[in-house]
Amino acid sequence: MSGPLIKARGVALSFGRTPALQGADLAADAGEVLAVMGPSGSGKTTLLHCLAGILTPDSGEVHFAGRRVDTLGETERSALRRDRFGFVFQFGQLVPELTAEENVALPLLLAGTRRAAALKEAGAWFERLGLDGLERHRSGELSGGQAQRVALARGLVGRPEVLFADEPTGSLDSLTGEHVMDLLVGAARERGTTVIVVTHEPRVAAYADREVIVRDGKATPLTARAGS
Ligand SMILES: Nc1ncnc2c1ncn2[C@@H]1O[C@H](COP(=O)(O)OP(=O)(O)OP(=O)(O)O)[C@@H](O)[C@H]1O
Repeated sequence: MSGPLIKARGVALSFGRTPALQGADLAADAGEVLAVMGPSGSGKTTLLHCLAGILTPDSGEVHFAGRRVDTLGETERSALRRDRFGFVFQFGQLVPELTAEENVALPLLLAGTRRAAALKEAGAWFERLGLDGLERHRSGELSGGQAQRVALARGLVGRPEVLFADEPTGSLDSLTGEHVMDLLVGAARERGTTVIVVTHEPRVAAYADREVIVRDGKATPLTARAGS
């Protein structure tokens, strides 16, 4: 496929009288790691949600893999999110009643994978993310950094084409945050996963190939990093 894997064109969305996005453009190629930065309230999360088919813009277009996303119905958008996208949020948002392993397996179970196979696949992530021995722990028994690594495994276990990460290190101290970013970007690059990461932190953005700044509901691309 030529052209970007995912893009927003002139996307606008208001919450009541609050304009969150006012004609935002953004595009990411397959395998690209993109950091979305900008002041608080500028529209970063809203833009991420429009790209991921969580929110439908009032106007403008969202395309993924050559297909319009914003005109799809809720059933098709939810299938797209389940089958092709992965998500990591600021506060892991693990299901507290489930074990860490079951949390990671969740996207596979929702997609119809049998329980034993889903748990096996999930289990493989524990060693690679330094979570060995924590498989049966519940989220209340994990540190912030551990919970965020479990959330990262859950975001990647379904082999998504795009991983959306909203402040994935926002609840972590800077060293733990860098470790999580290392793992996130390393795993994504290995698989050619596109990553769109919303962050306030320049140290997190430094892992990206490119940065986009959102201001007043509009996105401005910065030039590619030297050497990328
Ligand atoms: N569900 C909502 N209902 C009403 N207003 C909202 C809602 N979500 C966002 N907004 C408003 O839309 C604007 C953009 O919010 P958004 O969360 O996208 O910004 P952000 O750049 O991600 O902010 P932050 O960095 O603080 O997370 C803000 O003015 C916010 O108050």
